[in-house]
Amino acid sequence: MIVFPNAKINIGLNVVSRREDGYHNLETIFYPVKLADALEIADSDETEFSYSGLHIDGAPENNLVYKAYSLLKSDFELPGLNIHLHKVIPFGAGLGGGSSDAAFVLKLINEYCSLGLNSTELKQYAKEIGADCPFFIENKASFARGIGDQLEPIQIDLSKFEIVIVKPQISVSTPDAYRNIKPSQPSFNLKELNKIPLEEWRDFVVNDFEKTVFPKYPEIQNIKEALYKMGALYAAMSGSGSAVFGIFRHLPANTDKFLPKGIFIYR
Ligand SMILES: C[C@](O)(CO)[C@H](O)COP(=O)(O)OP(=O)(O)OC[C@H]1O[C@@H](n2ccc(N)nc2=O)[C@H](O)[C@@H]1O
Ligand SMILES: Nc1ncnc2c1ncn2[C@@H]1O[C@H](COP(=O)(O)OP(=O)(O)OP(=O)(O)O)[C@@H](O)[C@H]1O
Repeated sequence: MIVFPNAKINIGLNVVSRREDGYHNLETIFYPVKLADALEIADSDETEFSYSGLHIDGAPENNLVYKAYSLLKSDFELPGLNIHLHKVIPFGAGLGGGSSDAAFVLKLINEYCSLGLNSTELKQYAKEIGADCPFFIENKASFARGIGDQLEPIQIDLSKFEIVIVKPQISVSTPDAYRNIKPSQPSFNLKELNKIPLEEWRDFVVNDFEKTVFPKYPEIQNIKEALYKMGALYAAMSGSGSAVFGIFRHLPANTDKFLPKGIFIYR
């Protein structure tokens, strides 16, 4: 059985307050995008994990795929499984790739091994893995608050537009990005996002991380500006960066003219 854990973008991100546990309350819109890894599960005498594609830093036992498996293993009798991850989504990017892999492992094992967990129960497991993880259980456009785990579906459909993701070589550490932020109340309520036309989002919607990440890495800001020059209706950094996305009605053919050489563009 094979599934394709997709990335997310954050359309707007307000860091609202710092919590006692060191985490931050935020408000954001999570939107699922096409860019995806591949995850395959098969029967095996012994449980085995294998990886291909982009090399993920850190020990295999720290891979979120393994963490998700271990969480279920501690509560259920699982048969031997062969789990393979092919990594495509860049990490340190604010695209939630690791969280998506973990959420898809939970869903995949639930189905493959008929564990009978419902979506609320799967989200509880997901929350133990990471703040971004619960979103990928239902994986549909959502307004999120809390640490990103309190989710409400929102009617936003960008299927008629082209979403382009640009990932510079820089990786931004999520804990560092949060450490540098001064939380504040948002001036625009993202829950109202679907009430304003896409062309006007740039006047209302902000990602608070841009304020601290752009001065440190001007290259990321340059990419956002390049996307607007290319005709994006809306462009912003996703999550804590370093990926930047642009939403286009029509993407120009000559994208190389606008962006630095050798940079990765995902469509
Ligand atoms: C930046 C975002 O991608 C926006 O969607 C997320 O808030 C990050 O979510 P994530 O990568 O799943 O985060 P986790 O793996 O749970 O946490 C990594 C670190 O980020 C910080 N963190 C994360 C989420 C949050 N709401 N407040 C935080 O302060 C904490 O220092 C935490 O130790
Ligand atoms: N399956 C995995 N895919 C990617 N990274 C993983 C995975 N498992 C563990 N990691 C670790 O998590 C770190 C960040 O991964 P992830 O892709 O979730 O972060 P990100 O791109 O910054 O997204 P976000 O901040 O939005 O969650 C990596 O540096 C890596 O060490």
